[in-house]
Amino acid sequence: MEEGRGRSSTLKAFTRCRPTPILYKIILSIELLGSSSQGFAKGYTFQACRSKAEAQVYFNSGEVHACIVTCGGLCPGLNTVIREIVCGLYHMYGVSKVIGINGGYKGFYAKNTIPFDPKFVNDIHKRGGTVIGTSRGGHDTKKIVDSIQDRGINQVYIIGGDGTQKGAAVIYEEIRRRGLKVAVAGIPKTIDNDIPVIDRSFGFDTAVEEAQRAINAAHVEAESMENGIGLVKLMGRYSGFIAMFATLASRDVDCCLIPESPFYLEGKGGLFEYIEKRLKENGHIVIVIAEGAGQELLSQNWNEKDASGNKLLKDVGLWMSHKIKVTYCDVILISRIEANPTYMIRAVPSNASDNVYCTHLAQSAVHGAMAGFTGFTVGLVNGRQTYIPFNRITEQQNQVVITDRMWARLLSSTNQPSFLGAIEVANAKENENAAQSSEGDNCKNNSAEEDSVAKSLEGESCKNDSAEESAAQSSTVENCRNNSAVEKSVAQPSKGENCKGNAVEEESVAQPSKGENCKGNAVEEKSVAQPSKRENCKN
Ligand SMILES: Nc1ncnc2c1ncn2[C@@H]1O[C@H](COP(=O)(O)OP(=O)(O)OP(=O)(O)O)[C@@H](O)[C@H]1O
Ligand SMILES: O=P(O)(O)OC[C@H]1O[C@](O)(CO)[C@@H](O)[C@@H]1O
Repeated sequence: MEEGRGRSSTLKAFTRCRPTPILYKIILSIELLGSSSQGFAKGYTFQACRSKAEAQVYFNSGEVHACIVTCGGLCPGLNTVIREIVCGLYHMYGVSKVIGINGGYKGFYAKNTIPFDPKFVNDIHKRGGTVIGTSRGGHDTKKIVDSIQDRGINQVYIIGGDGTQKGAAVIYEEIRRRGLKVAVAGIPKTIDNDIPVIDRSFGFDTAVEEAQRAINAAHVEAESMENGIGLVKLMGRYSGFIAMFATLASRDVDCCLIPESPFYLEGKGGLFEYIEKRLKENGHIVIVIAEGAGQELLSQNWNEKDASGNKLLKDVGLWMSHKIKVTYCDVILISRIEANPTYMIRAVPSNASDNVYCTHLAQSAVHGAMAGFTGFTVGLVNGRQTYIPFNRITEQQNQVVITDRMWARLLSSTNQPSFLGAIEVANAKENENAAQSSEGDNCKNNSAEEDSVAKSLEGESCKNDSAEESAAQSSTVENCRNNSAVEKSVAQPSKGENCKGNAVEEESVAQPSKGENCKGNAVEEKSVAQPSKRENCKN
Protein backbone atom coordinates (compact mmCIF):
# COMPACT_ATOMS: atom_id res chain seq x y z
CA MET A 1 0.00 0.00 0.00
CA GLU A 2 2.51 2.49 -1.16
CA GLU A 3 -0.25 5.05 -1.61
CA GLY A 4 -0.64 5.02 2.14
CA ARG A 5 2.69 6.64 2.64
CA GLY A 6 3.61 10.22 3.10
CA ARG A 7 0.14 11.57 3.62
CA SER A 8 0.34 12.61 7.19
CA SER A 9 -0.04 16.31 7.83
CA THR A 10 2.81 16.20 10.28
CA LEU A 11 5.31 14.94 7.79
CA LYS A 12 6.63 18.14 6.48
CA ALA A 13 7.72 19.11 9.91
CA PHE A 14 9.55 15.86 10.33
CA THR A 15 11.59 16.38 7.23
CA ARG A 16 13.13 19.35 8.94
CA CYS A 17 14.96 16.91 11.18
CA ARG A 18 18.59 16.76 10.39
CA PRO A 19 19.44 13.37 8.91
CA THR A 20 21.74 11.45 11.19
CA PRO A 21 24.06 8.70 10.05
CA ILE A 22 22.90 5.20 10.79
CA LEU A 23 25.21 3.39 13.12
CA TYR A 24 23.74 -0.07 12.92
CA LYS A 25 21.54 -1.96 10.69
CA ILE A 26 20.37 -5.47 11.23
CA ILE A 27 17.65 -6.73 9.05
CA LEU A 28 15.22 -9.45 9.70
CA SER A 29 11.94 -10.90 8.92
CA ILE A 30 9.60 -8.28 10.16
CA GLU A 31 6.77 -7.60 7.87
CA LEU A 32 6.29 -4.19 6.40
CA LEU A 33 2.66 -3.66 5.51
CA GLY A 34 2.27 -3.19 1.81
CA SER A 35 5.81 -4.27 1.07
CA SER A 36 6.08 -6.18 -2.19
CA SER A 37 8.52 -8.71 -0.78
CA GLN A 38 6.41 -9.65 2.14
CA GLY A 39 8.02 -10.77 5.31
CA PHE A 40 11.19 -8.75 5.17
CA ALA A 41 11.94 -5.33 6.40
CA LYS A 42 14.46 -3.75 4.14
CA GLY A 43 17.58 -1.98 5.14
CA TYR A 44 16.74 1.03 3.07
CA THR A 45 13.69 1.60 5.18
CA PHE A 46 15.80 2.51 8.10
CA GLN A 47 17.97 4.71 6.05
CA ALA A 48 14.85 6.40 4.81
CA CYS A 49 13.64 6.73 8.36
CA ARG A 50 16.40 9.07 9.15
CA SER A 51 16.82 11.14 6.14
CA LYS A 52 13.39 11.11 4.55
CA ALA A 53 10.88 10.59 7.22
CA GLU A 54 7.87 11.07 5.05
CA ALA A 55 8.70 7.90 3.19
CA GLN A 56 8.33 6.13 6.48
CA VAL A 57 4.77 6.91 7.37
CA TYR A 58 2.52 4.16 6.14
CA PHE A 59 -0.68 5.18 7.85
CA ASN A 60 -2.62 8.33 7.27
CA SER A 61 -3.17 9.71 10.76
CA GLY A 62 -6.87 10.36 10.11
CA GLU A 63 -7.37 6.70 9.26
CA VAL A 64 -5.61 5.21 12.24
CA HIS A 65 -7.74 3.40 14.78
CA ALA A 66 -5.39 2.08 17.45
CA CYS A 67 -6.04 -0.10 20.46
CA ILE A 68 -3.98 -1.01 23.50
CA VAL A 69 -4.29 -4.14 25.63
CA THR A 70 -2.41 -5.32 28.73
CA CYS A 71 -2.24 -9.03 29.63
CA GLY A 72 -0.65 -11.29 32.26
CA GLY A 73 0.48 -10.23 35.72
CA LEU A 74 0.95 -6.66 36.86
CA CYS A 75 4.26 -4.93 36.40
CA PRO A 76 5.47 -1.44 37.29
CA GLY A 77 5.35 0.82 34.24
CA LEU A 78 2.27 -0.55 32.48
CA ASN A 79 0.48 2.77 32.81
CA THR A 80 3.52 4.69 31.61
CA VAL A 81 3.65 2.61 28.43
CA ILE A 82 -0.08 3.17 27.88
CA ARG A 83 0.32 6.89 28.45
CA GLU A 84 3.20 7.20 26.03
CA ILE A 85 1.53 5.20 23.28
CA VAL A 86 -1.51 7.46 23.51
CA CYS A 87 0.54 10.66 23.70
CA GLY A 88 2.91 9.44 21.00
CA LEU A 89 0.08 8.76 18.60
CA TYR A 90 -1.70 12.03 19.38
CA HIS A 91 1.24 14.39 19.59
CA MET A 92 3.68 12.96 17.10
CA TYR A 93 1.31 11.72 14.43
CA GLY A 94 -1.95 13.54 15.01
CA VAL A 95 -3.85 10.29 15.58
CA SER A 96 -6.99 10.77 17.64
CA LYS A 97 -8.68 7.38 17.67
CA VAL A 98 -7.07 5.29 20.38
CA ILE A 99 -8.96 2.90 22.63
CA GLY A 100 -8.08 0.68 25.58
CA ILE A 101 -9.23 -2.94 25.56
CA ASN A 102 -10.63 -3.80 28.94
CA GLY A 103 -9.14 -6.63 31.00
CA GLY A 104 -6.67 -8.41 28.72
CA TYR A 105 -7.27 -10.50 25.61
CA LYS A 106 -10.80 -11.45 26.57
CA GLY A 107 -11.66 -7.74 26.52
CA PHE A 108 -11.45 -7.82 22.73
CA TYR A 109 -14.66 -9.73 22.55
CA ALA A 110 -16.37 -7.85 25.39
CA LYS A 111 -18.61 -4.91 24.59
CA ASN A 112 -16.90 -2.02 26.28
CA THR A 113 -13.69 -0.30 25.39
CA ILE A 114 -12.08 2.76 26.94
CA PRO A 115 -11.60 5.81 24.73
CA PHE A 116 -8.18 7.37 25.34
CA ASP A 117 -6.87 10.86 24.86
CA PRO A 118 -3.83 12.65 26.31
CA LYS A 119 -5.96 14.26 29.01
CA PHE A 120 -7.28 10.91 30.21
CA VAL A 121 -3.84 9.37 30.44
CA ASN A 122 -2.01 12.43 31.69
CA ASP A 123 -1.40 11.25 35.25
CA ILE A 124 -1.76 7.52 34.99
CA HIS A 125 1.98 6.84 35.13
CA LYS A 126 1.87 7.87 38.79
CA ARG A 127 -0.31 4.89 39.59
CA GLY A 128 0.60 1.23 39.82
CA GLY A 129 -1.32 -1.44 37.92
CA THR A 130 -2.95 -0.84 34.57
CA VAL A 131 -5.86 1.51 33.94
CA ILE A 132 -7.34 -0.93 31.45
CA GLY A 133 -7.05 -4.02 33.63
CA THR A 134 -5.41 -7.30 32.77
CA SER A 135 -6.13 -11.02 32.87
CA ARG A 136 -4.77 -14.49 32.28
CA GLY A 137 -6.39 -16.93 29.86
CA GLY A 138 -9.20 -16.00 27.50
CA HIS A 139 -7.13 -15.92 24.35
CA ASP A 140 -9.47 -16.85 21.52
CA THR A 141 -7.68 -15.91 18.33
CA LYS A 142 -10.68 -16.01 16.05
CA LYS A 143 -12.86 -13.91 18.32
CA ILE A 144 -10.05 -11.43 18.91
CA VAL A 145 -9.32 -10.92 15.22
CA ASP A 146 -13.05 -10.77 14.43
CA SER A 147 -13.30 -7.98 16.93
CA ILE A 148 -10.30 -6.15 15.48
CA GLN A 149 -11.84 -6.44 12.04
CA ASP A 150 -15.36 -5.47 13.12
CA ARG A 151 -14.19 -2.42 15.00
CA GLY A 152 -11.97 -1.30 12.13
CA ILE A 153 -8.86 -1.34 14.29
CA ASN A 154 -5.66 -1.08 12.25
CA GLN A 155 -2.99 -0.75 14.96
CA VAL A 156 -2.84 -3.16 17.89
CA TYR A 157 -0.42 -2.49 20.77
CA ILE A 158 -0.06 -5.53 23.00
CA ILE A 159 1.71 -5.18 26.35
CA GLY A 160 2.57 -8.36 28.23
CA GLY A 161 5.00 -11.12 29.08
CA ASP A 162 6.09 -14.19 27.15
CA GLY A 163 2.58 -15.71 27.11
CA THR A 164 1.15 -12.43 25.85
CA GLN A 165 3.75 -12.20 23.10
CA LYS A 166 2.88 -15.75 22.02
CA GLY A 167 -0.74 -14.63 21.88
CA ALA A 168 0.30 -11.57 19.87
CA ALA A 169 2.18 -13.77 17.41
CA VAL A 170 -0.93 -15.87 16.82
CA ILE A 171 -3.07 -12.76 16.35
CA TYR A 172 -0.54 -11.41 13.87
CA GLU A 173 -0.57 -14.68 11.90
CA GLU A 174 -4.36 -14.70 11.75
CA ILE A 175 -4.44 -11.06 10.65
CA ARG A 176 -1.95 -11.88 7.97
CA ARG A 177 -3.92 -14.92 6.88
CA ARG A 178 -7.00 -12.74 6.46
CA GLY A 179 -4.97 -10.17 4.52
CA LEU A 180 -5.83 -7.30 6.86
CA LYS A 181 -3.70 -4.16 6.86
CA VAL A 182 -3.29 -4.11 10.60
CA ALA A 183 -0.01 -3.43 12.43
CA VAL A 184 0.57 -5.63 15.49
CA ALA A 185 3.22 -4.35 17.90
CA GLY A 186 4.26 -5.98 21.16
CA ILE A 187 5.78 -4.28 24.16
CA PRO A 188 7.42 -6.92 26.37
CA LYS A 189 6.54 -6.80 30.05
CA THR A 190 7.59 -8.91 32.97
CA ILE A 191 9.17 -8.12 36.27
CA ASP A 192 10.79 -11.55 36.12
CA ASN A 193 13.02 -10.30 33.28
CA ASP A 194 12.56 -13.67 31.62
CA ILE A 195 12.04 -12.43 28.09
CA PRO A 196 15.00 -13.41 25.91
CA VAL A 197 16.95 -11.28 23.44
CA ILE A 198 16.26 -7.93 25.10
CA ASP A 199 18.63 -6.37 27.62
CA ARG A 200 15.93 -6.11 30.28
CA SER A 201 12.20 -5.77 30.54
CA PHE A 202 10.52 -2.67 31.89
CA GLY A 203 9.49 -2.75 35.54
CA PHE A 204 12.44 -4.92 36.46
CA ASP A 205 14.49 -2.05 37.84
CA THR A 206 11.57 -0.90 39.99
CA ALA A 207 10.95 -4.46 41.18
CA VAL A 208 14.56 -4.83 42.29
CA GLU A 209 14.44 -1.51 44.10
CA GLU A 210 11.22 -2.46 45.85
CA ALA A 211 12.53 -5.91 46.73
CA GLN A 212 15.47 -4.27 48.41
CA ARG A 213 13.15 -2.47 50.77
CA ALA A 214 11.66 -5.77 51.88
CA ILE A 215 15.11 -7.28 52.32
CA ASN A 216 16.17 -4.30 54.35
CA ALA A 217 13.18 -4.69 56.67
CA ALA A 218 13.83 -8.41 57.09
CA HIS A 219 17.46 -7.67 57.86
CA VAL A 220 16.61 -5.07 60.49
CA GLU A 221 14.25 -7.55 62.14
CA ALA A 222 16.66 -10.48 61.96
CA GLU A 223 19.57 -8.54 63.31
CA SER A 224 17.55 -7.25 66.24
CA MET A 225 16.89 -10.72 67.61
CA GLU A 226 18.79 -13.64 68.88
CA ASN A 227 19.44 -16.07 66.04
CA GLY A 228 17.13 -14.11 63.80
CA ILE A 229 16.38 -15.76 60.47
CA GLY A 230 14.86 -13.45 57.87
CA LEU A 231 13.27 -15.20 54.92
CA VAL A 232 12.13 -13.07 52.00
CA LYS A 233 10.22 -14.64 49.13
CA LEU A 234 10.42 -12.81 45.83
CA MET A 235 8.84 -13.40 42.44
CA GLY A 236 10.52 -15.39 39.71
CA ARG A 237 8.79 -18.47 38.43
CA TYR A 238 11.59 -19.85 36.30
CA SER A 239 14.08 -16.99 36.35
CA GLY A 240 15.75 -15.70 39.49
CA PHE A 241 16.80 -12.29 38.21
CA ILE A 242 14.91 -10.22 40.77
CA ALA A 243 16.27 -12.31 43.62
CA MET A 244 19.79 -12.17 42.21
CA PHE A 245 19.84 -8.44 41.53
CA ALA A 246 18.08 -7.50 44.76
CA THR A 247 20.62 -9.60 46.65
CA LEU A 248 23.53 -8.01 44.86
CA ALA A 249 22.08 -4.54 45.38
CA SER A 250 21.27 -5.01 49.03
CA ARG A 251 24.41 -6.66 50.51
CA ASP A 252 22.33 -7.68 53.52
CA VAL A 253 21.51 -11.09 52.10
CA ASP A 254 23.46 -14.13 53.26
CA CYS A 255 21.91 -16.59 50.88
CA CYS A 256 19.96 -16.27 47.65
CA LEU A 257 18.07 -19.25 46.25
CA ILE A 258 16.82 -19.21 42.67
CA PRO A 259 15.12 -21.71 40.35
CA GLU A 260 18.20 -22.08 38.18
CA SER A 261 20.39 -23.21 41.05
CA PRO A 262 19.22 -26.41 42.74
CA PHE A 263 19.95 -26.62 46.45
CA TYR A 264 19.56 -29.08 49.28
CA LEU A 265 18.90 -28.63 52.96
CA GLU A 266 20.71 -31.28 54.93
CA GLY A 267 24.21 -32.69 54.97
CA LYS A 268 27.59 -31.30 54.10
CA GLY A 269 27.46 -28.18 51.97
CA GLY A 270 23.71 -27.94 52.49
CA LEU A 271 21.61 -24.92 53.44
CA PHE A 272 21.20 -25.88 57.09
CA GLU A 273 24.92 -26.23 57.62
CA TYR A 274 25.32 -22.73 56.23
CA ILE A 275 22.52 -21.33 58.39
CA GLU A 276 24.19 -22.70 61.50
CA LYS A 277 27.53 -21.26 60.44
CA ARG A 278 26.10 -17.80 59.82
CA LEU A 279 24.11 -17.80 63.07
CA LYS A 280 27.27 -18.71 64.94
CA GLU A 281 29.35 -16.05 63.18
CA ASN A 282 26.83 -13.29 62.88
CA GLY A 283 23.89 -14.00 65.16
CA HIS A 284 21.44 -13.68 62.28
CA ILE A 285 20.91 -14.62 58.64
CA VAL A 286 18.87 -13.23 55.75
CA ILE A 287 17.73 -15.62 53.02
CA VAL A 288 16.12 -14.52 49.77
CA ILE A 289 14.19 -17.17 47.93
CA ALA A 290 12.63 -16.85 44.49
CA GLU A 291 9.18 -18.40 44.23
CA GLY A 292 10.32 -20.99 41.69
CA ALA A 293 13.36 -22.11 43.68
CA GLY A 294 13.48 -25.67 45.04
CA GLN A 295 10.12 -26.62 43.55
CA GLU A 296 11.50 -30.09 42.84
CA LEU A 297 11.92 -30.53 46.60
CA LEU A 298 8.29 -29.83 47.39
CA SER A 299 6.08 -30.85 44.53
CA GLN A 300 6.73 -33.92 42.47
CA ASN A 301 3.17 -34.66 41.47
CA TRP A 302 1.73 -31.21 41.46
CA ASN A 303 0.18 -30.22 38.16
CA GLU A 304 -2.16 -27.33 38.84
CA LYS A 305 -2.23 -24.64 36.20
CA ASP A 306 -3.48 -21.07 36.01
CA ALA A 307 -5.94 -19.80 33.41
CA SER A 308 -3.14 -19.21 30.91
CA GLY A 309 -1.75 -22.70 31.32
CA ASN A 310 1.22 -21.69 33.48
CA LYS A 311 2.12 -24.26 36.09
CA LEU A 312 1.12 -23.08 39.55
CA LEU A 313 3.92 -23.21 42.07
CA LYS A 314 3.87 -24.40 45.64
CA ASP A 315 4.69 -21.85 48.29
CA VAL A 316 8.39 -22.35 48.80
CA GLY A 317 8.51 -19.58 51.42
CA LEU A 318 6.05 -21.34 53.69
CA TRP A 319 7.73 -24.68 53.11
CA MET A 320 11.17 -23.33 53.92
CA SER A 321 9.93 -21.52 57.00
CA HIS A 322 8.32 -24.73 58.25
CA LYS A 323 11.49 -26.74 57.58
CA ILE A 324 13.57 -24.26 59.54
CA LYS A 325 11.11 -24.37 62.38
CA VAL A 326 11.02 -28.15 62.71
CA THR A 327 14.78 -28.41 62.34
CA TYR A 328 15.80 -25.82 64.88
CA CYS A 329 13.04 -25.24 67.37
CA ASP A 330 14.15 -27.93 69.73
CA VAL A 331 17.82 -27.20 69.28
CA ILE A 332 18.33 -23.45 69.51
CA LEU A 333 16.26 -20.42 70.12
CA ILE A 334 15.56 -18.92 66.74
CA SER A 335 13.41 -16.06 65.54
CA ARG A 336 11.93 -16.43 62.11
CA ILE A 337 10.80 -13.50 60.09
CA GLU A 338 8.96 -14.42 56.96
CA ALA A 339 8.23 -11.74 54.37
CA ASN A 340 6.27 -12.14 51.18
CA PRO A 341 6.38 -8.78 49.46
CA THR A 342 5.75 -10.23 45.99
CA TYR A 343 2.47 -8.52 45.14
CA MET A 344 3.57 -5.30 46.77
CA ILE A 345 6.51 -5.22 44.40
CA ARG A 346 4.39 -5.68 41.31
CA ALA A 347 1.79 -3.09 42.19
CA VAL A 348 3.94 0.00 42.62
CA PRO A 349 4.34 2.70 39.96
CA SER A 350 7.58 2.54 37.99
CA ASN A 351 10.68 4.37 39.15
CA ALA A 352 12.48 7.08 37.18
CA SER A 353 14.65 4.79 35.11
CA ASP A 354 11.79 2.47 34.22
CA ASN A 355 9.62 5.46 33.35
CA VAL A 356 12.20 6.64 30.85
CA TYR A 357 12.58 3.13 29.46
CA CYS A 358 8.80 2.72 29.15
CA THR A 359 8.61 5.98 27.24
CA HIS A 360 11.31 4.84 24.88
CA LEU A 361 9.62 1.50 24.27
CA ALA A 362 6.19 3.02 23.73
CA GLN A 363 7.46 5.61 21.28
CA SER A 364 9.44 2.99 19.38
CA ALA A 365 6.31 0.88 19.06
CA VAL A 366 4.35 3.86 17.77
CA HIS A 367 7.03 4.78 15.22
CA GLY A 368 7.25 1.18 14.06
CA ALA A 369 3.51 0.74 13.63
CA MET A 370 3.10 4.12 11.94
CA ALA A 371 5.89 3.14 9.56
CA GLY A 372 3.86 0.07 8.62
CA PHE A 373 5.87 -2.57 10.43
CA THR A 374 3.97 -5.43 11.97
CA GLY A 375 4.59 -8.66 13.88
CA PHE A 376 7.31 -7.19 16.05
CA THR A 377 8.19 -6.59 19.65
CA VAL A 378 10.20 -3.55 20.72
CA GLY A 379 13.12 -3.75 23.09
CA LEU A 380 16.62 -2.67 23.95
CA VAL A 381 19.26 -5.01 22.55
CA ASN A 382 22.83 -4.23 23.47
CA GLY A 383 21.67 -0.76 24.43
CA ARG A 384 19.94 -0.08 21.12
CA GLN A 385 16.23 0.24 20.45
CA THR A 386 15.19 -2.56 18.14
CA TYR A 387 12.25 -4.26 16.49
CA ILE A 388 12.33 -7.99 17.07
CA PRO A 389 10.22 -10.59 15.24
CA PHE A 390 7.72 -12.21 17.64
CA ASN A 391 9.17 -15.69 17.23
CA ARG A 392 12.54 -14.56 18.54
CA ILE A 393 10.95 -13.45 21.80
CA THR A 394 8.79 -16.49 22.33
CA GLU A 395 11.07 -19.36 21.46
CA GLN A 396 12.95 -19.47 24.73
CA GLN A 397 13.12 -17.96 28.19
CA ASN A 398 15.77 -15.74 29.68
CA GLN A 399 17.32 -17.39 32.74
CA VAL A 400 20.17 -16.77 35.11
CA VAL A 401 23.18 -18.74 33.92
CA ILE A 402 24.76 -20.01 37.09
CA THR A 403 28.12 -20.56 35.47
CA ASP A 404 28.22 -16.94 34.35
CA ARG A 405 29.95 -14.06 36.07
CA MET A 406 26.91 -12.42 37.59
CA TRP A 407 26.02 -15.48 39.64
CA ALA A 408 29.69 -15.86 40.56
CA ARG A 409 29.62 -12.26 41.78
CA LEU A 410 26.65 -13.07 43.93
CA LEU A 411 28.31 -16.15 45.40
CA SER A 412 31.33 -14.08 46.18
CA SER A 413 29.28 -11.28 47.69
CA THR A 414 27.17 -13.51 49.95
CA ASN A 415 29.75 -16.25 50.45
CA GLN A 416 26.92 -18.78 50.33
CA PRO A 417 27.54 -22.34 49.21
CA SER A 418 27.09 -22.93 45.48
CA PHE A 419 25.36 -26.26 46.27
CA LEU A 420 27.23 -27.60 43.28
CA GLY A 421 30.15 -29.99 43.15
CA ALA A 422 32.91 -29.72 40.56
CA ILE A 423 31.22 -32.30 38.34
CA GLU A 424 27.94 -30.44 38.34
CA VAL A 425 29.69 -27.19 37.49
CA ALA A 426 31.46 -28.88 34.58
CA ASN A 427 28.17 -30.38 33.38
CA ALA A 428 26.37 -27.06 33.64
CA LYS A 429 29.14 -25.38 31.67
CA GLU A 430 28.99 -28.09 29.03
CA ASN A 431 25.23 -27.74 28.68
CA GLU A 432 25.57 -24.02 28.43
CA ASN A 433 28.22 -24.32 25.72
CA ALA A 434 26.10 -26.79 23.80
CA ALA A 435 23.10 -24.46 23.99
CA GLN A 436 25.22 -21.57 22.83
CA SER A 437 26.69 -23.37 19.89
CA SER A 438 23.27 -24.54 18.75
CA GLU A 439 22.04 -20.97 19.00
CA GLY A 440 25.03 -19.94 17.00
CA ASP A 441 24.22 -22.59 14.44
CA ASN A 442 20.71 -21.27 14.10
CA CYS A 443 22.05 -17.87 13.53
CA LYS A 444 24.57 -19.15 11.07
CA ASN A 445 21.84 -20.78 9.09
CA ASN A 446 20.32 -17.40 8.68
CA SER A 447 23.48 -16.00 7.33
CA ALA A 448 26.12 -16.80 4.82
CA GLU A 449 29.79 -17.11 5.35
CA GLU A 450 30.68 -14.64 8.07
CA ASP A 451 31.94 -16.02 11.31
CA SER A 452 30.38 -13.42 13.51
CA VAL A 453 26.69 -13.99 13.26
CA ALA A 454 25.66 -10.46 13.96
CA LYS A 455 27.94 -9.34 11.22
CA SER A 456 26.84 -11.98 8.80
CA LEU A 457 23.21 -11.20 9.40
CA GLU A 458 23.86 -7.72 8.33
CA GLY A 459 25.94 -8.80 5.44
CA GLU A 460 23.32 -11.25 4.33
CA SER A 461 20.57 -8.71 4.61
CA CYS A 462 22.51 -6.34 2.52
CA LYS A 463 23.01 -9.01 -0.07
CA ASN A 464 19.33 -9.82 -0.12
CA ASP A 465 18.41 -6.24 -0.23
CA SER A 466 20.65 -5.40 -3.05
CA ALA A 467 19.54 -8.42 -5.02
CA GLU A 468 15.91 -7.57 -4.68
CA GLU A 469 15.86 -3.84 -4.73
CA SER A 470 18.89 -2.82 -6.59
CA ALA A 471 18.25 0.77 -7.45
CA ALA A 472 16.52 1.90 -4.34
CA GLN A 473 19.11 0.24 -2.27
CA SER A 474 22.45 1.13 -3.54
CA SER A 475 22.71 3.55 -0.68
CA THR A 476 21.59 0.82 1.66
CA VAL A 477 24.45 -1.38 0.64
CA GLU A 478 26.70 1.48 1.37
CA ASN A 479 25.17 1.79 4.79
CA CYS A 480 25.37 -1.88 5.40
CA ARG A 481 29.03 -1.79 4.74
CA ASN A 482 29.47 1.06 7.09
CA ASN A 483 27.31 -0.57 9.64
CA SER A 484 29.14 -3.83 9.58
CA ALA A 485 32.31 -1.92 10.09
CA VAL A 486 30.89 -0.24 13.14
CA GLU A 487 29.22 -3.40 14.29
CA LYS A 488 32.45 -5.31 14.15
CA SER A 489 33.79 -3.31 16.95
CA VAL A 490 30.64 -3.45 19.01
CA ALA A 491 28.85 -6.68 18.21
CA GLN A 492 29.29 -9.13 21.01
CA PRO A 493 30.19 -12.35 19.36
CA SER A 494 29.53 -14.45 22.40
CA LYS A 495 26.69 -16.96 22.66
CA GLY A 496 23.06 -15.87 22.46
CA GLU A 497 24.20 -12.32 21.99
CA ASN A 498 24.72 -13.23 18.39
CA CYS A 499 21.14 -14.16 18.04
CA LYS A 500 20.24 -10.81 19.43
CA GLY A 501 21.39 -9.55 16.11
CA ASN A 502 18.10 -10.75 14.82
CA ALA A 503 16.48 -7.63 15.96
CA VAL A 504 15.85 -4.75 13.69
CA GLU A 505 17.41 -1.57 14.83
CA GLU A 506 14.82 1.10 15.33
CA GLU A 507 17.07 3.74 16.60
CA SER A 508 16.57 5.72 13.48
CA VAL A 509 13.22 6.96 14.57
CA ALA A 510 13.48 7.11 18.27
CA GLN A 511 16.78 8.76 18.97
CA PRO A 512 16.46 10.96 22.01
CA SER A 513 18.76 13.60 20.64
CA LYS A 514 17.02 13.51 17.35
CA GLY A 515 13.72 13.57 19.14
CA GLU A 516 14.92 16.77 20.69
CA ASN A 517 15.63 18.22 17.29
CA CYS A 518 12.30 17.08 16.06
CA LYS A 519 10.42 18.48 18.98
CA GLY A 520 7.45 20.39 17.88
CA ASN A 521 7.80 18.85 14.50
CA ALA A 522 5.38 16.33 15.63
CA VAL A 523 6.36 13.21 13.97
CA GLU A 524 8.36 12.39 15.80
CA GLU A 525 -1.43 -15.22 48.24
CA LYS A 526 -3.18 -12.54 45.68
CA SER A 527 -3.46 -11.65 49.16
CA VAL A 528 -2.45 -8.30 50.14
CA ALA A 529 1.27 -8.58 50.56
CA GLN A 530 1.87 -10.33 53.76
CA PRO A 531 3.47 -8.07 56.24
CA SER A 532 6.51 -9.45 57.99
CA LYS A 533 5.39 -12.26 60.17
CA ARG A 534 7.45 -12.91 63.21
CA GLU A 535 7.26 -16.15 65.03
CA ASN A 536 9.47 -17.14 67.90
CA CYS A 537 9.13 -20.84 68.09
CA LYS A 538 10.05 -21.06 71.69
CA ASN A 539 8.00 -18.17 72.95
N1 LIG B 1 0.76 -19.98 23.56
C1 LIG B 1 -0.18 -19.04 23.64
N2 LIG B 1 -0.96 -18.77 22.59
C2 LIG B 1 -1.93 -17.82 22.65
N3 LIG B 1 -2.17 -17.08 23.75
C3 LIG B 1 -1.42 -17.30 24.83
C4 LIG B 1 -0.39 -18.29 24.85
N4 LIG B 1 0.19 -18.27 26.06
C5 LIG B 1 -0.45 -17.32 26.78
N5 LIG B 1 -1.42 -16.73 26.04
C6 LIG B 1 -2.33 -15.68 26.49
O1 LIG B 1 -1.56 -14.53 26.87
C7 LIG B 1 -2.13 -13.92 28.00
C8 LIG B 1 -1.10 -13.73 29.07
O2 LIG B 1 -0.37 -14.93 29.30
P1 LIG B 1 0.24 -15.28 30.73
O3 LIG B 1 -0.84 -15.32 31.75
O4 LIG B 1 1.08 -16.47 30.57
O5 LIG B 1 1.08 -14.00 31.12
P2 LIG B 1 2.43 -13.42 30.54
O6 LIG B 1 2.12 -12.61 29.35
O7 LIG B 1 3.39 -14.56 30.36
O8 LIG B 1 2.86 -12.45 31.69
P3 LIG B 1 3.52 -12.83 33.11
O9 LIG B 1 4.99 -12.61 32.92
O10 LIG B 1 2.92 -11.87 34.02
O11 LIG B 1 3.18 -14.25 33.43
C9 LIG B 1 -3.29 -14.78 28.45
O12 LIG B 1 -4.49 -14.15 28.07
C10 LIG B 1 -3.08 -16.10 27.73
O13 LIG B 1 -4.30 -16.72 27.39
O1 LIG C 1 -0.55 -14.45 40.92
P1 LIG C 1 -0.48 -14.15 39.49
O2 LIG C 1 -1.15 -12.90 39.08
O3 LIG C 1 -0.87 -15.29 38.63
O4 LIG C 1 1.05 -13.84 39.14
C1 LIG C 1 2.14 -14.58 39.60
C2 LIG C 1 3.23 -14.60 38.57
O5 LIG C 1 3.40 -13.41 37.89
C3 LIG C 1 4.76 -13.10 37.77
O6 LIG C 1 5.03 -12.02 38.59
C4 LIG C 1 5.07 -12.69 36.37
O7 LIG C 1 4.39 -11.52 36.09
C5 LIG C 1 5.50 -14.33 38.23
O8 LIG C 1 6.71 -14.08 38.85
C6 LIG C 1 4.52 -14.91 39.17
O9 LIG C 1 4.67 -16.29 39.27
